[in-house]
Amino acid sequence: MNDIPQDADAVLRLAAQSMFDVLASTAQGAMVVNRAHRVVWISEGYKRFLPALGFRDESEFVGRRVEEVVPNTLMAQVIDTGQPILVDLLTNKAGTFLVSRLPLRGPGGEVIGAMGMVLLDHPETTMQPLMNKFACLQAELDETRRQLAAEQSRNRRSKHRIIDFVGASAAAVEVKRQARRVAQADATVLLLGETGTGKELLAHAIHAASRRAGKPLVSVNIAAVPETLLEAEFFGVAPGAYTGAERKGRDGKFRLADGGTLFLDEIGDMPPALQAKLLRVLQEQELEPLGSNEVVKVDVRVIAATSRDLEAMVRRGEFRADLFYRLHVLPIRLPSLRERAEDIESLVEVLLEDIARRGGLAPKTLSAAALRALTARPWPGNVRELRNALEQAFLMSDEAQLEPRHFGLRDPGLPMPCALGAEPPHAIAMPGRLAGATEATAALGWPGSGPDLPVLHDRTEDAALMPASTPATLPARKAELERAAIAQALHRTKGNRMAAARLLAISRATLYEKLAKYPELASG
Ligand SMILES: Nc1ncnc2c1ncn2[C@@H]1O[C@H](COP(=O)(O)OP(=O)(O)OP(=O)(O)O)[C@@H](O)[C@H]1O
Repeated sequence: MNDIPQDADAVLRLAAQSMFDVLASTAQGAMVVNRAHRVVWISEGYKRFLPALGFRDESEFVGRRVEEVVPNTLMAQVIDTGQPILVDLLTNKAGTFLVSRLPLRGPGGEVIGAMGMVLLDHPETTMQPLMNKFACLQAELDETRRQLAAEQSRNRRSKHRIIDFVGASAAAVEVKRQARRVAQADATVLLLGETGTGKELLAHAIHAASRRAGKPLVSVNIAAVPETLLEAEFFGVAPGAYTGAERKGRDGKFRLADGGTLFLDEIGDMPPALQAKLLRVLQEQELEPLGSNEVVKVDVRVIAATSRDLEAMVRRGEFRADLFYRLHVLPIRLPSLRERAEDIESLVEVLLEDIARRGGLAPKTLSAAALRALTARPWPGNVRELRNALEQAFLMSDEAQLEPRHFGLRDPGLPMPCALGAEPPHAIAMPGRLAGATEATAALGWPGSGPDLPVLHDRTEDAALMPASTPATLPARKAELERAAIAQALHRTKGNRMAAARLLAISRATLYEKLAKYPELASG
């Protein structure tokens, strides 16, 4: 009784020493590792685990880095963080063990190494309920991981082949010829073309026709990822670089695409700081995950795409010239739908079939008048806009044949209604169309609304978005029309600017520029 010290610090020290002695003597085995993660000592008891770990004797084991000789150990983590792991289950080729890991500190409190103890070497017999629970959780985790991996590999398969690029016009045939040619090479491909011209479709098709077809195709839409997350998204995060969800680290898209193809959509939206890093990966085929100073080799073919004028961006200093030339090795320009209006008929046929199949609906056809009306449109949103228009018309009509009125259009083969003494074009009943758009676009000889906004059904929504009095001058009218189209796109996408930009067939950067002109919309 008298031997127990009176002051609290001394009591604690005594308790720690006793606990250490008890643990060390009752443990099945113990080891000490220094700050450089090297094993410096093992207890007599520990020696019996050596054969199961693949070592004949102590001399082969002591002196080696602990992570090399004990698979799945967390001793290095304890040394690096200074935090103990009092109780843990360690499973490796030698079996499952109940273990404890404590940091060892020097006189100044600095971590000088760690002690690891095997408390129980057959916990499955002595701690059955806990082990059963652990085994169940482990099995569930393994199954979830398996499902996730299967899902990811399904998603990473190519969705399209070159024959899926519909079109027999000279321009479409040339695109397919170039796609087949670049599929045989391994250099970077740059797909250039307006929004909705099929750049993503073609990227999938090129991958599917290349020698990398059996490997993953991984896509990143640069405009859709917040700038602060892009670097981690591309290059990954090293374990321990962050706390929380990223603690274990994660692979970046380059790593996930290893052996396969990385599709970089909207490359023109790449922030300048990342452009330099991307250039390095393209040149060296190696990268450094965030928070790591190790270089990782990757074998990735890049297909980049943009609807922006990259050359003009280079001239304005917004895009690095060296990266541009690196990407521009095998450029393919995708024609707009205006340049290949003769393909509209075959596109309509394929798209209508696809819409019916996906929706489990009865097939519909297009009347000759509707085809004439669709062919006369400029389609600034290209094939995507055409598909949207067909989908809306499909759902709007009960008839098996789609007519111009289902698209809010008139047959361009007919004389203008005003010539027949009927109402002027802007007053033609076009159910659910944007009133101002109809008027302005009719004035321009284009009987449609804004890109990707072919049919609008909510008249109250439209009315709310249009001004009470229409401005008189053409610039003022154009500005009002633009403002209304943006307001409507934001309304429909519930304020999602990326989606709104797509709907409007403009880049995200252009949408931001325009929002600066209409601050009342930006704050909405
Ligand atoms: N030639 C084509 N044949 C068949 N479908 C096409 C063709 N071109 C585009 N599409 C279809 O049009 C839609 C838009 O195509 P895609 O996403 O490939 O365009 P994009 O050029 O990548 O657009 P964005 O620049 O906006 O990302 C998709 O549904 C795609 O399947």
